[in-house]
Parts: sequence; C-alpha cells; structure tokens
Amino acid sequence: MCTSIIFSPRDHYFGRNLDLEVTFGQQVVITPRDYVFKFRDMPKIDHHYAMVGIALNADSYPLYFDAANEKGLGMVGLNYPDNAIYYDVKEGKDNIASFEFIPWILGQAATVAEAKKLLSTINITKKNFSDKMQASPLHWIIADKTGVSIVVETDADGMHVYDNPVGCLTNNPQFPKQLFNLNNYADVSAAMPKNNFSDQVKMDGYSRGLGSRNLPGGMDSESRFVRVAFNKFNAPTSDSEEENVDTYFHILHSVEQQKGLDQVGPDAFEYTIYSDGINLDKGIFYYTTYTNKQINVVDMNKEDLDSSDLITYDMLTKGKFNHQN
Ligand SMILES: C[C@H](CCC(=O)NCC(=O)O)[C@H]1CC[C@H]2[C@@H]3[C@H](O)C[C@@H]4C[C@H](O)CC[C@]4(C)[C@H]3CC[C@]12C
Repeated sequence: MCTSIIFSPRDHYFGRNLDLEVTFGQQVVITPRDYVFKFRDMPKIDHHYAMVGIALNADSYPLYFDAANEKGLGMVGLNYPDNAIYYDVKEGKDNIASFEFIPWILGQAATVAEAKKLLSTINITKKNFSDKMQASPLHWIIADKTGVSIVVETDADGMHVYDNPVGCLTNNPQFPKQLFNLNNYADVSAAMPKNNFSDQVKMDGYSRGLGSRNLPGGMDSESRFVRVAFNKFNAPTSDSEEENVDTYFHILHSVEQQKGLDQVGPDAFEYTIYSDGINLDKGIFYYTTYTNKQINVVDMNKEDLDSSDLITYDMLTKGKFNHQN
C-alpha cells in the first residue's frame, strides 16, 4: 500500500510513502531537459521540463514511481489492484503506456490545469515496459504549487479525473468512495470531546487525546486515508522550511508501515521502504528510508538541467546514531 499527500503550510510539499515487501533498486533520478523521451505510440519529445523523483533506471529509461517537474507540478502512482484497467491503442487519442504517463504529463504540463488539458486526449494503454516489467495496476494523484490536486483512475468504465479536496490518496477503493468514507469520521477532533451521549452520565475525560480515539488505526488503505487526511488538516504550519519539512514527514510517518504488521505472504511483510517529498515551489527533493530517518536532500537546481543524460543518486539507507557519551 502507499500513501501520498500534498501539504501546503507556506511552500507546497508533495510526495509519498512507498510501501511494499520488495525493493526494486530505485534511486533518486533527475531527468534533465534534453533527455530524449521515446514513447511507444507517440512521437519522441527531445526537449521538456526537467523532473526529479524516485525511479528505476531501466537501461537509461526512468521508470518513475513519483516525481515533480521544475515548474512545480508533481505526480505519484499508487497501487490500485483489481480496479485499474488499461486500454487497447485507440485511433485519434494520445496513446500513452502506463509507465510513460508520468514523463508525458510532467514533461509538458506546468500546472494541474495544463495536466487536465493533456488528460482530455489521453488513452492509457496496456503496453508493458518489457516482458519482465509488466504494467502494474496504478492510479495517480497530480498536484501543483498552488496546492491544487486531482486523481486519475482508469476503471472498466473509462478514465476518471476527480478534483481532490483533501490532497491525499492511498489505494483501493475508488477515490469517490474514499471521500465518502470520511463522513464516518466527522466527529473526530484534536479537541477533547463534548459529552453528547447523555447528561445523565458523568464523563470526565480520563485521558488527553480522546477526540481522536475513533480514528482508524489499521494498515489498510481506507484507514490510512482517513488518518493521513486528519493528521494533515490538523498539522501546524510555520515560516521555516526545516520545520515545515519536518512536519511533512511527521504526517507521512504517521501512516508508515512498520515491518511485521502487514503480512502479504508466508514470510513476507509489506513495510514503508521510503517516504519522499518535493518542495514544489523550489525544486528541492527530500526523503527518508525505513532504516534512515535522517532527512536527505537532493536539490535539482544544483544540477545541469540543460543536459541530456539521467542524473542518479543512490538512496542513503544507512541511518546514524549520534552517541553522546
Ligand atoms: C507497487 C508500487 C505501489 C506501492 C503500493 O501501493 N504497493 C503495495 C500494494 O498495495 O500491494 C508501484 C508504484 C510505482 C510502480 C512502478 C512504476 O510504475 C514504474 C514501473 C512501471 C512498470 O510498468 C512496472 C514496474 C514499475 C517499476 C512499477 C512497479 C510497481 C510500483 C513500484
């Protein structure tokens, strides 16, 4: 499972937790403006917006899991099993394979409004990257530096583009159902609850935090959706980049999956492999990993963005203990 948020305390921070039981050897990958993007059914694009994110560098092709471009438009793909349907190539459409979707949008659109224009002519095709790398069933959240976001789902009845009023996404079920489910948590609060039960029963609030007692605590995608939305809406904001980035990671880590809690096979447990966030206003990429909670930073502006080869950084997965005596 995975969780994605856009958090807008002052600048706008966008990214995700990647939860899985296996790791692919993904890296921080910057695609500069003159890298040539080839598409299966569309003409190549040899000049585009530069982007940074987490990708698998597959023979110098960036298979992005999530990324943002230099204009402050970001996009995250999350697992959407049993619902995602990709289609056959359609005449008269922009036919884009699911693994080409992030480069196609981020290469050309600067805002969510521009992304929507591209989406109106897109057909997501079922082509695989390779026999070994089959298309995975995803849905996507797209956000920009105004704080606006949308969700794209390709279901059996076609492609849906939803405005996203909560600025987060997890996995199943379909996005409208996730939003509807929030109704069940309308009375969850950071404040101490009022006794609406009965004035004949004395309740003296035996513990702090009782207002959030009914937040769902599970690893499942509905629970994470409710929890991360609540935590984000109640998060403090600051004028300091460091404080805001720190708060951003607190929000994502509040739905992270500890090893051992989410069994997906006889000896396999899904866990939060990495959490990342891009400052969409500044093009600065931050991440933590399961074993390294120190916030690591890659600033895309420090690279030569007018070049043509992928720029990659291995993720720093080794944490440090600060011994004080
Ligand atoms: C499985 C994860 C999503 C995390 C998640 O929700 N997983 C757990 C679950 O719910 O089961 C998705 C997110 C991005 C996906 C990758 C990207 O789309 C890039 C690439 C695309 C290829 O078509 C397939 C491999 C490959 C490399 C994808 C493998 C599956 C990934 C890594």
